Amino acid sequence: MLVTLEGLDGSGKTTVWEALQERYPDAVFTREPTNDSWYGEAVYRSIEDDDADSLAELFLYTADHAAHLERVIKPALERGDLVISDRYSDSRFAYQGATLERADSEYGLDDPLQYVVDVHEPFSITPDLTIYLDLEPERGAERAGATNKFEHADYLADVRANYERLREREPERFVRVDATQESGAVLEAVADALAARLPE
Ligand SMILES: Nc1ncnc2c1ncn2[C@@H]1O[C@H](COP(=O)(O)OP(=O)(O)OP(=O)(O)O)[C@@H](O)[C@H]1O
Ligand SMILES: Cc1cn([C@H]2C[C@H](O)[C@@H](COP(=O)(O)O)O2)c(=O)[nH]c1=O
Repeated sequence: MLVTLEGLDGSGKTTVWEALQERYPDAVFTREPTNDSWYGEAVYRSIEDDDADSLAELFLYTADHAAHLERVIKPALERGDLVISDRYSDSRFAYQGATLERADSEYGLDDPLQYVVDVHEPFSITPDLTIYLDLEPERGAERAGATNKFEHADYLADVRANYERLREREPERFVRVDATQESGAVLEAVADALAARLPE
């Protein structure tokens, strides 16, 4: 079973992901961007580049995802393991959808979010459950510390609107958790959502 944690920068995904490791010691815990491959290193270089080309950046993230699928996700799912990923393809749909929307006149894409979804369609694996930690862009940017080009409230507002679109499209897959609660309450809400979907 593939479970993903999604949400804006600063929504508390990594805090939850770390706490879940104690509760599910046999699960495979992984993340995107990866932090143990040269593909992930390339992504982090792009994150640091304020002038990175938006389309090139999409494909760097997507290359990292493709390698992550082959190296980590598929083998774990084939073994029957529970996989819990801190960010996954919905981050691309929401973030690069928003970045490309802003650069739209350069590329002439009718619907940038749909374009990013379509790029993934032939090879990616859809999560069984996506837990979406929701909070306002201002609070996300503040918690994250605005350390990179994505961590700004106006951009995160566009990203949040894209996450809303994704949730509306697949209400069964997404479970929304109020990320403004204190961290213990967020963790319990996530653990409940996970327990409700795990096979007996
Ligand atoms: N429920 C919460 N209430 C208040 N602060 C929180 C909560 N959860 C996490 N934080 C704090 O917010 C900051 C960001 O948390 P965290 O790194 O878990 O978020 P994230 O969603 O993984 O962010 P990013 O996507 O930017 O890596 C940390 O300082 C963390 O301690
Ligand atoms: C997977 C993924 C991530 N991003 C953005 C979101 C963050 O600002 C950075 C780094 O992620 P982290 O969880 O804070 O380490 O990258 C993105 O734009 N698109 C993606 O697919």
